Amino acid sequence: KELYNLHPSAFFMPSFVKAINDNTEESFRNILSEPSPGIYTFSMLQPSFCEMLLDEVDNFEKWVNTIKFKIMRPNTMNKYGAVLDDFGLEAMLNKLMEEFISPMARVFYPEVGGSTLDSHHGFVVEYGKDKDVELGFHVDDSEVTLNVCLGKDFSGGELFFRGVRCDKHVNTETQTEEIFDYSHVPGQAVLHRGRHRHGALPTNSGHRINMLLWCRSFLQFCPSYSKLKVCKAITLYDPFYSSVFREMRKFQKDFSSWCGECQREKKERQHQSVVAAKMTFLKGYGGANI
Ligand SMILES: O=C(O)CCC(=O)C(=O)O
Ligand SMILES: [Fe+2]
Repeated sequence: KELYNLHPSAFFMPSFVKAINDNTEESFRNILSEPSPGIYTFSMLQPSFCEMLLDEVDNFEKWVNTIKFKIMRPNTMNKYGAVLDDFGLEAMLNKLMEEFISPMARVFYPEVGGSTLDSHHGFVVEYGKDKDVELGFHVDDSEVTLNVCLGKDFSGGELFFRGVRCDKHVNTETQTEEIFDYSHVPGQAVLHRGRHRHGALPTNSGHRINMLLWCRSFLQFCPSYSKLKVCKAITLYDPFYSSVFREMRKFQKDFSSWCGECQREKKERQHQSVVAAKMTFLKGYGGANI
């Protein structure tokens, strides 16, 4: 039962709790590494919390198997794992998002809705010989994703990142500087934009379980609505996959503040206009080599 109420000192590493309490960009940067732009890693969970959550997932799966209950799998790509919100952890995970992830998302991802996270999808994914082995290349149904390894012993299973993309550019090629592979370590968290393209390489041996919190922004651009009204409106037209934030994004054309390909196209346009200006200038001098 200790899992169902958030106890920061029992769940988290003291360094993480302190950074969040101090609540400054500097305090976050003190505990984070940014091994590739927009990907942050930090030591987050106490080993005893990881064990407790793994035990509870085990209990849940045994119970589901005993009563032959059909459960929703975490997403369209994972066949194994469970939705934590569905077995009573929704309130705890909401607090985790609001009090611990939002402060960082506000600082690091304001341009993708990081300052207005208001809902989540929390789940565990499981990999191993008799489970899912790998996870294909994808973007998440989230604005910001927290991915924490809970254990156990495993080899392989690296998380591979290949650049951030908007809807229009999601299938464009990867630039060399966007390639980054991360090896999971139990207790260690990875924070990234939902639009950061990624996947998981095969877990070669052992058993790997990760906890994921897809943090979403449903309400941005609708400050005059009450939360309840907007939630109802969203529920009526699409219960799971739509957000006001993402609907509004459809009317925008340039995402160069975060999409790698929009950035590349913008640079190319700027380069072309400099070249054109040079040509006009040179023509003025009759083509002289100046
Ligand atoms: O296995 C992992 O660490 C990645 C999981 C993931 O990207 C997801 O479930 O969206
Ligand atoms: Fe993912």
